[in-house]
Amino acid sequence: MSPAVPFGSRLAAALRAHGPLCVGLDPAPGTLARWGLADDVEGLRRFSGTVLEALAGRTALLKPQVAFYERHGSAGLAVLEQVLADCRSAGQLVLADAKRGDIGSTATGYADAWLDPASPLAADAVTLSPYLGYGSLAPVVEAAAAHGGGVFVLCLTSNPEGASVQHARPTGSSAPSVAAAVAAQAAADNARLSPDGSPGPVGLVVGATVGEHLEATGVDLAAVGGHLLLPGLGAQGATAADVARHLGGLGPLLVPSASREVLHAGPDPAALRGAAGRLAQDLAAALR
Ligand SMILES: O=C(O)c1cc(=O)[nH]c(=O)n1[C@@H]1O[C@H](COP(=O)(O)O)[C@@H](O)[C@H]1O
Repeated sequence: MSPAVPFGSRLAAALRAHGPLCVGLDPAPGTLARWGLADDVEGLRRFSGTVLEALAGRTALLKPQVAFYERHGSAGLAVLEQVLADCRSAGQLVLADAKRGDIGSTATGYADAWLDPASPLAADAVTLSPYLGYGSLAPVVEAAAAHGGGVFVLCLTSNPEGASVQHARPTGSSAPSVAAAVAAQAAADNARLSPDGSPGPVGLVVGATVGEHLEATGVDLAAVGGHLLLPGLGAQGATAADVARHLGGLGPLLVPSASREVLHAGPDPAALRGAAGRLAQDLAAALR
């Protein structure tokens, strides 16, 4: 599909075609060791090639974790550039999990790096942290909209430490939680950038693990008007049933995400493909 088609529509089509699953490429030292690979650039290259052989063109979204490429320096980032280019050639949507965020002028640099189609690191979408203020992300949001790309902004993360910031209510108990304020600003951007009501370029990250805490934060996920990336399946304890129980009403906008849960089936490409396919089917059945 042409990149002129907005990211939200491209992701919606990919979710319909392949099922509701994002698979993370997380070449952590432990996963490389399980696959019998060295924790070096050649290990990184073989890991990435195997995951793409198994899943590219068959998965709604792939999400390389930038940290595990960056830790190998410029040679690791060169492998990431190849992953992103291979995804583009395979027509595979790819989300760079870089969790960027900085003052506006620097945010423009991140927008150029991750979302300008001319960049060697161009991806379809990038993860962002809003904790310098949601408004500081504006250059990246605008670049996403201009290039037919997307962003996923951290809202309620899957790690237990996240609650101390994200659940906080800045000026007394009647003020919205920090996470609710982030979600409301994302909703306003999507309403502006996607006035026809199709999923906008601003998605949110909501841990599949948040469960019953969601209600207490006052986050209105139904109003966001963009996709919701739900990491935390499998290794962090969340199940397809948890996603259905707490978030099921948001059906087509949900993008549950797993890394180790799928990767630990490797390195055989057929086994990886089987694990991802079963998880996508379980999620589709739970969300039906
Ligand atoms: O943005 C993310 O993807 C993310 C947000 C979050 O709240 N929690 C979270 O685990 N992640 C990422 O999702 C992946 C989770 O990996 P697994 O626990 O192996 O599925 C890692 O790359 C995390 O950085």
